Amino acid sequence: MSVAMTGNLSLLSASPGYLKTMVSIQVERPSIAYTWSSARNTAIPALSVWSSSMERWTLCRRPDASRKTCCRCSCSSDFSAIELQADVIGASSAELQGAEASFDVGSNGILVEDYEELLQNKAEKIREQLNGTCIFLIGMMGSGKTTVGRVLSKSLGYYFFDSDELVEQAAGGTSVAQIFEESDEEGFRKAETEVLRQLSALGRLVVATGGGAVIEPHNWGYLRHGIVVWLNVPLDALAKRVTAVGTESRPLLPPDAAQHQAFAHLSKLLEQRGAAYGHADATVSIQVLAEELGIVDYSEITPTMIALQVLEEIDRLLIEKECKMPKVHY
Ligand SMILES: Nc1ncnc2c1ncn2[C@@H]1O[C@H](COP(=O)(O)OP(=O)(O)O)[C@@H](O)[C@H]1O
Ligand SMILES: O=C(O)C1=C[C@@H](OP(=O)(O)O)[C@@H](O)[C@H](O)C1
Repeated sequence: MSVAMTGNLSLLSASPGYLKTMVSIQVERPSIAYTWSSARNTAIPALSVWSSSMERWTLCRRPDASRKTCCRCSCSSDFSAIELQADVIGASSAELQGAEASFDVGSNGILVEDYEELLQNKAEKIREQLNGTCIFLIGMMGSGKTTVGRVLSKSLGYYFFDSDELVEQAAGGTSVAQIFEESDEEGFRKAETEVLRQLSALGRLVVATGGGAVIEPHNWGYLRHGIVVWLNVPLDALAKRVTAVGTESRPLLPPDAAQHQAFAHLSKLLEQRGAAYGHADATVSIQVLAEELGIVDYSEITPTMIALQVLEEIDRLLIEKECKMPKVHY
């Protein structure tokens, strides 16, 4: 099923700009996507979109200063009327005249193209300000550092490196699991530190670090050459992912582990590492993102959506810490 509707928003008050529209949509899947654009190409300082589903108003997405925004909201039954309200703050009534909203209900409720477009727009917006500063992704094994890192690097025109892969290359093609066997964890950690040391001297990189890189205090000296972002994924989702591909390649988990076994091991590791992950410059929490987007099943949150969230967090950091950013030219 795919239904697309376009509705004109009516301007109800002038200052601050306040837009309200009502749309009744029949949805087979409980989700809708909402796109808003300003007719006059006006940069909107803040926009929040609210949805009502059976009297309950929820913020669909955090306010976004971009000209176009996209959000998802969910409703509780298969056939619902949803009221959408956009609060636009800081724009004059003249700027808001002719603003348009469109509502799309796709078969899976996600407008993949929209997230890709939003990712590209965000990457373009912050590329210059980033000035070649590297991005280091940290997080538990299976949190998507490699998968999200590739998407992120492509959007920014950065190089991508997976530190595990570089450790393997430095060991002449020996796998991480074999290195753990032959040189124990200490040998692996030394090689990992050396890889991070070398990467920290470069620019324009997105680096997927190994899940345990954060436990070596020394490594933070290298990570701090760039922006460190923690991909915080709930343990049950992690256990599901790592057991789906098999745990043989992950030496800190028992081989051929069942989901509940992987969960128990990951839970212990997180207890030891949680505080270290918390030292990141920014965090992208899949749980928070899911709540904001009204998504129940984490597997519906695509790497592109997560990469966009990473850039949004970095954008926030750049705005907050503009003066403190490393001024390195590459
Ligand atoms: N957003 C996502 N949704 C569902 N599966 C994902 C997502 N991101 C990664 N995965 C899957 O989880 C597994 C681990 O991802 P990976 O990127 O290798 O994590 P890491 O580098 O943090 O260990 C892979 O099989 C990958 O396909
Ligand atoms: O959590 C850890 O200590 C490890 C995570 C792995 O990397 P990924 O996080 O990329 O799976 C790899 O470095 C090694 O198996 C140790």
